[in-house]
Amino acid sequence: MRLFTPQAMREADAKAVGLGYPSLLLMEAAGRAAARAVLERFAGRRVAVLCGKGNNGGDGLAAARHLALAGAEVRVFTALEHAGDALHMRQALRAHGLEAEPLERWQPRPGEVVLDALFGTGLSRGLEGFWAELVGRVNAAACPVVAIDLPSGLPFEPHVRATLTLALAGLKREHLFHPARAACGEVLLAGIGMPARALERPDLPELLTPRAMAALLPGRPGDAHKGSVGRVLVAGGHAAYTGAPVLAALGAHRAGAGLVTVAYPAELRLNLPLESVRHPLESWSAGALAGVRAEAAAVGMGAGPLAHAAAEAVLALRLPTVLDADALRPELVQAYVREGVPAVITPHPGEAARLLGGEAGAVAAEPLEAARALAERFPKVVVVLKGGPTVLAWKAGEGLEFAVNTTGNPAMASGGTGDVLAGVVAALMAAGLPPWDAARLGVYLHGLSGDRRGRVGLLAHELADALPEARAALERGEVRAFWAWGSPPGSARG
Ligand SMILES: NC(=O)C1=CN([C@@H]2O[C@H](COP(=O)(O)OP(=O)(O)OC[C@H]3O[C@@H](n4cnc5c(N)ncnc54)[C@H](OP(=O)(O)O)[C@@H]3O)[C@@H](O)[C@H]2O)[C@@H](O)CC1
Ligand SMILES: Nc1ncnc2c1ncn2[C@@H]1O[C@H](COP(=O)(O)OP(=O)(O)O)[C@@H](O)[C@H]1O
Ligand SMILES: [K+]
Repeated sequence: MRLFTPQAMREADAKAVGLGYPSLLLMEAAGRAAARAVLERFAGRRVAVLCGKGNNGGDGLAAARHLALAGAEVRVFTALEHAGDALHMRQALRAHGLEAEPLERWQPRPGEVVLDALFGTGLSRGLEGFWAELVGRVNAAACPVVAIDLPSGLPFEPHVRATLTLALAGLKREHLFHPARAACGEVLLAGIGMPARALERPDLPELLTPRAMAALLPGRPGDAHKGSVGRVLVAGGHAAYTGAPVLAALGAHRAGAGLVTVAYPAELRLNLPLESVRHPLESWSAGALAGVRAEAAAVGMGAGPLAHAAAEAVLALRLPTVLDADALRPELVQAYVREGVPAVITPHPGEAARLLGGEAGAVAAEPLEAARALAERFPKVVVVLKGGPTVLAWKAGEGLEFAVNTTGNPAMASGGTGDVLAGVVAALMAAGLPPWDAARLGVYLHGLSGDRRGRVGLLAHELADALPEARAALERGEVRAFWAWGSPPGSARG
């Protein structure tokens, strides 16, 4: 499943028509789905449908007919200059005896639900004049708003602030990335019967779905032993940050590592899990890690000024490695590129800005672009740009792989959750997953744990402790994507 832009969705629409699929069928399905969403969520409420002049308005006109057929009390307000499919929908509405009023006449009524069908993916510029004023009135009305496809006005200001947005045919960037995401409210996806071929776009970012991620889970054979399911080396810690390597170790244990060895400066007192193997060392000199048995490593957590030496000592082991926190320095990542040792980097926007030589705010505003820039700067290194949502990128050869995570929530914005992630990804690499798979699955599981425990006040170690249950739920096919609607868990949509 891919993450679309409005432009890419318009192309898919055109491709479906090119394949001979009648566009009127798509609009009819969109209208029916919107009516169903309103009826399910706001049963018994009166509805005002606000229809614009393009196809989004046509969806609204179709929805109004289905709402009326289902017995809802509907008022329809519409722009007048329809053509093509939208005009057919207006005629169909009239054939059922429903007359639309001009948009200018709409006044909110208490308790009424507003169905926003003003603008969708066709917006070429920000709304002004009458349209901007109308959006302002929608937002000021004390009514729940269901937006068809996109809250009208996005991605520009002003825009409708919706209670629920019904994404048509596929999710678009606005449905996931802030600040637009906040205007969408709850997001549900309606399939609308678009031919799968029309949606094939390997150039667009992959959306991490429960089904695709469950397929990556490493198996645990009956004859597994602690040396066969992945051993992890965690390397980090210095005086001020004794918790970070502990949380990474916990993440690795909870993600299924058979053994976790933690290497740290000997003068530190680490409150490690009883199950971790301690490897205190006098210095991060060459050879300090000799004898450590591991299939993957995570380095940098809490390492402070010692990160350089720690990362170089780990690099000498030539293990697939997660570089996190203080190890996220351009020269260290370059050393992995130069040596051809598989690496995953897990920067938050501040660390990404340090790697790119830019500003954290600019990274956070354009995470897809920032992840792309990092992947191009560090070829073959898997980039995990953390945030809400986390973006992954990887330049394997000529092409660029891109993925966007769909789990996680703001409760995870608390110290130490990133350290847990580093341990999780390392454990999955130690279990044999290639770095790109380990990073995608690790990020997904980490966010899923956060969603299952996701209350403000969540502590990083609690997030780690929730990992086994999250994993088991994913394995049992019980996890639904946030946009899944009326489909059983594990079905194609979820
Ligand atoms: N995905 C799919 O496959 C399917 C998509 N479908 C639906 O189609 C929707 C896209 O429809 P769409 O292309 O007709 O665009 P839409 O958003 O209705 O607006 C276009 C109108 O707005 C106008 N306009 C633009 N900017 C403006 C501004 N600033 N201020 C004022 N006006 C402005 C523009 O006029 P123009 O710029 O040309 O002057 C034009 O008249 C999509 O979101 C989904 O709901 C389904 O029906 C079926 C399958
Ligand atoms: N608003 C949010 N939505 C989803 N995930 C979030 C959000 N804020 C933070 N996270 C997740 O929490 C983790 C925070 O990591 P990081 O910033 O490195 O914290 P720390 O350095 O304290 O461990 C990342 O995995 C990030 O994706
Ligand atoms: K809309």
